[in-house]
Amino acid sequence: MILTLDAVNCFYGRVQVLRDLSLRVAPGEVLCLLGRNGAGKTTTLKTIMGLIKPRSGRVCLGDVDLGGLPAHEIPRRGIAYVPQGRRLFAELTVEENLAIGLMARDRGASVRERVLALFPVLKERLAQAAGTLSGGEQEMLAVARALCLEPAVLLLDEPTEGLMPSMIAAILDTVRLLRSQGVATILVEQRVEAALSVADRVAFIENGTVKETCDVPSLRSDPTPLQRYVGVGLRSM
Ligand SMILES: Nc1ncnc2c1ncn2[C@@H]1O[C@H](COP(=O)(O)OP(=O)(O)OP(=O)(O)O)[C@@H](O)[C@H]1O
Repeated sequence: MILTLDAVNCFYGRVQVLRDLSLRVAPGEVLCLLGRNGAGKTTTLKTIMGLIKPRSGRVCLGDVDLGGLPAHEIPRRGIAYVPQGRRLFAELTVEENLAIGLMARDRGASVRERVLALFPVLKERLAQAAGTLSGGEQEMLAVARALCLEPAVLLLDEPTEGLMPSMIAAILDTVRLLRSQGVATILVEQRVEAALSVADRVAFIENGTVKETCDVPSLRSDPTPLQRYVGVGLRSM
C-alpha cells in the first residue's frame, strides 16, 4: 500500500512547522528525506505516526485516512517508527525489548525467529540489558523491535547517527533487504553518501515543505539540489 501525505500543515502551538507538505512512498521503495537542521524531517515522521495531528491535509495508507485514528492504532496498521535516539528500554533485556515489539501487533512466534535471523548479533545477547549494548547493537535492536510489527512501512530517523562504518553498512544492508521484501521505507539521514547509496528517491525539505523530489540517478548527474538544500556537493563525499 502506498503511504501518502497530501498538503499537510502542522503547528507547534502558534508556530507552523509543516506547510502543505506532500510526499508518497510505495512498497519496495526507499524515500530519503534530506534537509537542514530544523527543516521539519522529524516532524514529518511524527505526523505520520499520529503523534502530531495535522491542522489540515491528509495522511493516508492506501485508501485509509490515518488522521482519524488514535496514535496507538497506527503501528497496528503496519507502520513502524524507529525514532532518533532509539528509545529502547535500557534496563530491560534484548529479549524483553523484542517482546514489547511483538506485543504491539500479535503476529506469532515465527516473527521473532525471522527478525532474529536478520540480526545474529542480537541472538547472542538476548539476556543482556539493552542499555549495555554498543550504539550499533542498540540501533539493530531498535530496528529489530520495529520489524516485529511486520510493517508495510518503516520510518527511520537518523539510524546511522554516531555509528562506526561497519555498523552503518549493516544498517543500510538491512534497509536494502527490507526493500527487496517490499517494505516502503522513509529514511531521515544526515549522511548524504549513505542516503544516496540506499535511496530510490530523495525529497528535499526546507522550511516545512518538500521543495523538490529527485530520483537518485538524476541527482548523481546533477547534484544542484544537494548543494541548494543540504549545502554539500557530491565531490565532497
Ligand atoms: N515540541 C516542539 N515544540 C516546538 N517546536 C518544535 C518542537 N519540536 C520541533 N520543533 C521545531 O520544529 C521545527 C522542525 O523540527 P524537526 O525536528 O522536525 O526538524 P528536523 O528537520 O528533523 O531537524 P534535525 O535535522 O535538526 O533533527 C524546528 O524549528 C524545531 O525547533
